[in-house]
Amino acid sequence: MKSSEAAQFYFSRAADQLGVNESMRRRLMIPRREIQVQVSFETDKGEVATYVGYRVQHNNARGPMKGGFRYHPQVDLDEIRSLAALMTVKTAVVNIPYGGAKGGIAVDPRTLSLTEKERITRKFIDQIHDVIGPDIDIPAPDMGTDSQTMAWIMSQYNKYHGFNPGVVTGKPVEYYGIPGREEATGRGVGILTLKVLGRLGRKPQQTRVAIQGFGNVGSHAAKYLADAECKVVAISDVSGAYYRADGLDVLSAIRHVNQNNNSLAGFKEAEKLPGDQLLELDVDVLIPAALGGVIHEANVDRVKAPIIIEAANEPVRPEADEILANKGTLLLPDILANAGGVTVSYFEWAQNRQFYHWNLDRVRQELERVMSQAFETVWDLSRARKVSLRTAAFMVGIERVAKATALIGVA
Ligand SMILES: NC(=O)C1=CN([C@@H]2O[C@H](COP(=O)(O)OP(=O)(O)OC[C@H]3O[C@@H](n4cnc5c(N)ncnc54)[C@H](OP(=O)(O)O)[C@@H]3O)[C@@H](O)[C@H]2O)C=CC1
Ligand SMILES: O=C(O)CCC(=O)C(=O)O
Repeated sequence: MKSSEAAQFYFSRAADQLGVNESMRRRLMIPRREIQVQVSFETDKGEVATYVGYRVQHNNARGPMKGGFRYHPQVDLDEIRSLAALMTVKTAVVNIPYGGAKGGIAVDPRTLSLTEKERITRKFIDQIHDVIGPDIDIPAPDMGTDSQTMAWIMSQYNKYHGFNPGVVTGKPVEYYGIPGREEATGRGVGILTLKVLGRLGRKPQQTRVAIQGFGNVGSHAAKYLADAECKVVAISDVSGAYYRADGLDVLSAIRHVNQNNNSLAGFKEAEKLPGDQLLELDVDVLIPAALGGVIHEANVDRVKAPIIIEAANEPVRPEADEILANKGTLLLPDILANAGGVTVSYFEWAQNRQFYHWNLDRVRQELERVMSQAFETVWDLSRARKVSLRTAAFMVGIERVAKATALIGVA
């Protein structure tokens, strides 16, 4: 199953439960616009490098389209299409006034110097500035991009359209960003992990957690859960997995990464395991927080964790999702688990447009409120309708988007 077929599969399953008619299904599934552009820039050596950039604008029935930019060599139109559709449902699940979009460039950011990353980003915005905007489509960080990338996007967009901080979120706090956006996705993952543990009557102190990916999302989720006294026993990045049975010192791992070119390589306070083994550890909670599709038909039988929190987008293939459901694994889906990032993006955007300001405590409080409300709604529906949390989350999201779409009509 291709990436976009996976999103369609979950969508159809929820649409069946809701009784959505065929005509509405087509309106909700077919993206409004798909953009593919050539992105050429001058390298530090004075050569011309050329890459492909994408932006898929999936749906705007509930508001401007919203979603991150990903820089990764595996980016392609199919993946971006699927991630854009997920954004439409995600923003509806947490009930913020947005539609969904996603974009990216098929480039390995680790091969770019900082100045090359700036040039490729500005060239990308040159190509798409006329189809994004604070009322149209608002990018944000995703894999391989960060607050610095968002600052370049705002600056480049402003060259064409004048001062407009609301065109992009996830900006540096010193440049129209909001305190708490950087940690928001990982923090939201942490908040909901504790909620799941609470519902299952498990104590954080007796919970062993493994987290794949130690970038923005993985590291902040690890910190939040360690602060809540969970035992984070394994973390990983492309250099491999790092395991310590009695719990890792997460702050020490973060310090190591900060001082070591963003890599866990050489982290000595843990036993090193081959990267893939992390997914198969005998832990209570598994949090994939890196790439999509990492739990699939070939490895799902070896996944032992009874609870999976999808911090990454689409980390579980639909074939594996079915197998996990049959063996009773509790899976909190991406469109709910990692919605903390876009939620705080919404706070940032609203404040950019109205020139007011929340402090970190207020941002955290509002994030917790929005995430908790969405969690309760999805959890209760899942119990009431005897469907998985993924199907329940899709049902909540699709119902809201379908209502808005019906109200708009076809004028
Ligand atoms: N940033 C955000 O706000 C949001 C992100 N997400 C999703 O969360 C996931 C992670 O995003 P984010 O943290 O921003 O990305 P980052 O680029 O900050 O971090 C990605 C992390 O994954 C690691 N990684 C990459 N490939 C592998 C692999 N094969 N095995 C183990 N680790 C690997 C990277 O390692 P290395 O550094 O060594 O390359 C890095 O530690 C993505 O799926 C993204 O779509 C979802 C919602 C919002
Ligand atoms: O913060 C945002 O607007 C988007 C975050 C994102 O791309 C995601 O949730 O997958």
